[in-house]
Amino acid sequence: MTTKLPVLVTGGAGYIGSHAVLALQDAGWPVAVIDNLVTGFRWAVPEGVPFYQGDIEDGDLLARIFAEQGIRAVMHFAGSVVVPESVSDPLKYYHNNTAKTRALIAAAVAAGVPHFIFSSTAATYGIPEVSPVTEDTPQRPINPYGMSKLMTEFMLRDTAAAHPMNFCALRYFNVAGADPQGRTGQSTAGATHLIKVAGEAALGKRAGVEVFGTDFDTPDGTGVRDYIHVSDLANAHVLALEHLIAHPADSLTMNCGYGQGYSVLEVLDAVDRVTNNKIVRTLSPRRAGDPDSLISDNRRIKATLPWVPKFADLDLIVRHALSWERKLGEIRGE
Ligand SMILES: NC(=O)c1ccc[n+]([C@@H]2O[C@H](COP(=O)([O-])OP(=O)(O)OC[C@H]3O[C@@H](n4cnc5c(N)ncnc54)[C@H](O)[C@@H]3O)[C@@H](O)[C@H]2O)c1
Ligand SMILES: O=c1ccn([C@@H]2O[C@H](COP(=O)(O)OP(=O)(O)O[C@H]3O[C@H](CO)[C@@H](O)[C@H](O)[C@H]3O)[C@@H](O)[C@H]2O)c(=O)[nH]1
Repeated sequence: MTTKLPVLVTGGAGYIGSHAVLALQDAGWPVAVIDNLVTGFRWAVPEGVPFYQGDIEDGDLLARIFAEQGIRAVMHFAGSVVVPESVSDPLKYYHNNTAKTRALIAAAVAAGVPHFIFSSTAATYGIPEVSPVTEDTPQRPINPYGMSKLMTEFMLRDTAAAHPMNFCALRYFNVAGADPQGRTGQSTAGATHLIKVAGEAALGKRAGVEVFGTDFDTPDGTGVRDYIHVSDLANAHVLALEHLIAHPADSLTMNCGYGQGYSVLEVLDAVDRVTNNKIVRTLSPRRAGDPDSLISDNRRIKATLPWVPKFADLDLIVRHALSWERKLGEIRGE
């Protein structure tokens, strides 16, 4: 049995971070959160979890949290996540994702924190020439968001080589769904992710869904992605942490996806199936920079961790996303 060490979750009031907090708490790990609430919500952090409202570049605050909570691991979710915004405002991304993460890593090294888990992304691969994508596929990001994350992977690699810290970089594919118990979910207003947008359309919060591109090199011409349930992803973080603790000399970089792709039309069909209704689809031109298909090769994570996904089912992902969307309407009084 792994000794359960206190964990600091950055961005723990956000979508994926709040699921990681629940996964850690459910498994009995002591957990604390730092979040500046730029896109996160205070209510997304469960009662009883120490919450520090602040910025990951604030070294004094981090030193205090590390000492007060006896932190031995960092799970780092805080960051800016909107790809088109990273194209129009690249320096925001190099600041919030890269420079501030450098400050966070420096604070962790100064405090002797031995383990670090990082939210990386399939966006670091850019438009890969192979499918499915292995971790050794060349990383050629096509936008500043992906580059800001790749630079963090490099910082972690070099830091782990020079200091007593090991790390795990998890490259997420398309994260979707919500906590099956309805405790948290994707809550950002104006979100652009397909399943979130389709859920809003299904509940009448939007007029319909635009299908961005019908001439991709895929079976039905629409973009294919590998959708992973956020709770399976959160559990992968807990297992990765156990691995880092058990193997202090090892660092890891792993894709997080199911290795199964669905087209935009297949996703919309799933939403229609689950709601027994039809959302309005508008066929639109491609969005700039969208690859045809992005599917993970997940053999490494499956070989390294005892990770057995519980929610690898598109209809279930959609069902959980819709349940949360309804609850969010109640929370916001919509
Ligand atoms: N959602 C996806 O499909 C996806 C895919 C790949 C990778 N990721 C990565 O996962 C992580 C979490 O993404 P998310 O979808 O939960 O986004 P999110 O916006 O819901 O969560 C980010 C959280 O970080 C906080 N934050 C941002 N900058 C901060 C700072 N400087 N200091 C303190 N807190 C700060 C925000 O308030 C928010 O609560 C991000 O690093 C993102 O790049 C997400
Ligand atoms: O209203 C919409 C939204 C999306 N799409 C399409 O749906 C697919 C998925 O798009 P989206 O949900 O926006 O995700 P991605 O653009 O694939 O990017 C996500 O997944 C990446 C990893 O695969 C992460 O790096 C990014 O942060 C995350 O936004 C793509 O083919 C889009 O063109 C539509 O057709 N209509």
